[in-house]
Amino acid sequence: MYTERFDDITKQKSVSSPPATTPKAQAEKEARTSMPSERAGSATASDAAYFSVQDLVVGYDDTIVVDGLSLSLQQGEIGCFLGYSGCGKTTALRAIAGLEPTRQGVITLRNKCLTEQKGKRNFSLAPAKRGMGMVFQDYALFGHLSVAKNIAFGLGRWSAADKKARVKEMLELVELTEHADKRPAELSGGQQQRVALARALAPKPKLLLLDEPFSNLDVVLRESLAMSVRDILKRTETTAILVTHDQNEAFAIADKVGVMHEGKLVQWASPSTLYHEPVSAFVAEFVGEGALIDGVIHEGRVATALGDIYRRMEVLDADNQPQYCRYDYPNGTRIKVLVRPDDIIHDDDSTQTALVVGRVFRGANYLYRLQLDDGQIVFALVASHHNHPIGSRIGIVPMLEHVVVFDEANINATTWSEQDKSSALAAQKQ
Ligand SMILES: Nc1ncnc2c1ncn2[C@@H]1O[C@H](COP(=O)(O)OP(=O)(O)OP(=O)(O)O)[C@@H](O)[C@H]1O
Repeated sequence: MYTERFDDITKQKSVSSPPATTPKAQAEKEARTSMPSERAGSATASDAAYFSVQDLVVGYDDTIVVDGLSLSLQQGEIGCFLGYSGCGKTTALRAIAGLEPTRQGVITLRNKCLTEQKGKRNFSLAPAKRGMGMVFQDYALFGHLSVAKNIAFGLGRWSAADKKARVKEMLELVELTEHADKRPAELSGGQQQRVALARALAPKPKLLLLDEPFSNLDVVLRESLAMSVRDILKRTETTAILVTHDQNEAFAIADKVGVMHEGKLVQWASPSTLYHEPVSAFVAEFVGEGALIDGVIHEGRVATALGDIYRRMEVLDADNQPQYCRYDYPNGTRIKVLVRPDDIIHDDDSTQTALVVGRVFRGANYLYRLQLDDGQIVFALVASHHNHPIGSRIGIVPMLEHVVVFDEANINATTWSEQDKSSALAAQKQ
């Protein structure tokens, strides 16, 4: 496992600074220096969380389906469970709602304990008393009721005047005022989804749960609807958890995304942190595009087909230049390096080239599939006015200063981190 040797910092800087690069790549590099704080953003649980789940275990018969799930959300944050089919996302959501019995764990919402199965404590609050709202995959609207009456459904104890005002407010929020008297069947899928959202939000739930709310909609519509749902949740300061297997949807809507794999929450972090600082090779491959290429440790840096990778620290020196330290693995350790498409810059002036073996048109960009001289594949996003056919060679400049490397034996990630920053600052002060 990795441990940093901070006493090496000054010495390392002088012996292992990366070589100079092309002017174009240098400009890219400067533009990227604004990224560190976001990349290193922490997404760990907070003591003062509005909503928290600790060590939740849920199973059916002999099978554990949710295994030790822990997470937290601040008030108004939107969380999301993302993962392949069958990994336990819906079961986790239903357990939070109180619809599935739990075998272990503690769930709290606004400092109130909803579930506690810990030692001899065995307590579970009934679903209806949890103050949660739910939007289901099929919306579960009442077909015989109008849109307005569907929205009013959960407001049983409200006075008639309050109910009327709240329904009006919700109709405006989801932009369906003119459809108030229609039946759900007279609406489009996206409009029905907004009715379901308005109905769930009307009673002002403490936590809103959404189970694959966009799965019945056209793929093209999903991302824009996810953004508009995010906007509605943010305007109403609603804390919410969503389940999806679509990462574009997760990234469009959520503040925190939890990647689930075989019942475990592998990483719970902001979309940006998941993309740039995946904790394992599984998350790296699951989230976003990119390739894991081979590397081997040599004197604290990683030798790869793209060149040597120097471990960059999060602080700049007094001259605003980056500082470097060692990857602290023994010489010869085999490493996997995550190379994202934005880590490879296309530059016709570069002497380093790669063979175009595939490409996908993305409007503003092409995603190029490039073969390196040793046969390994990487990807690059290149502005679409650079039209390089398959079979041609293009100049590339690898910008590998922010990459994550994985120790092949442990498949754990080593990145540049907050720890580097604080220790380097301390070293600077000395
Ligand atoms: N009521 C049940 N009884 C027994 N097993 C169940 C039950 N519900 C779900 N499972 C199993 O639990 C596992 C997790 O199911 P779950 O629905 O939570 O997954 P998911 O990640 O939401 O999948 P999907 O994206 O396909 O909805 C699956 O293997 C599933 O077959």
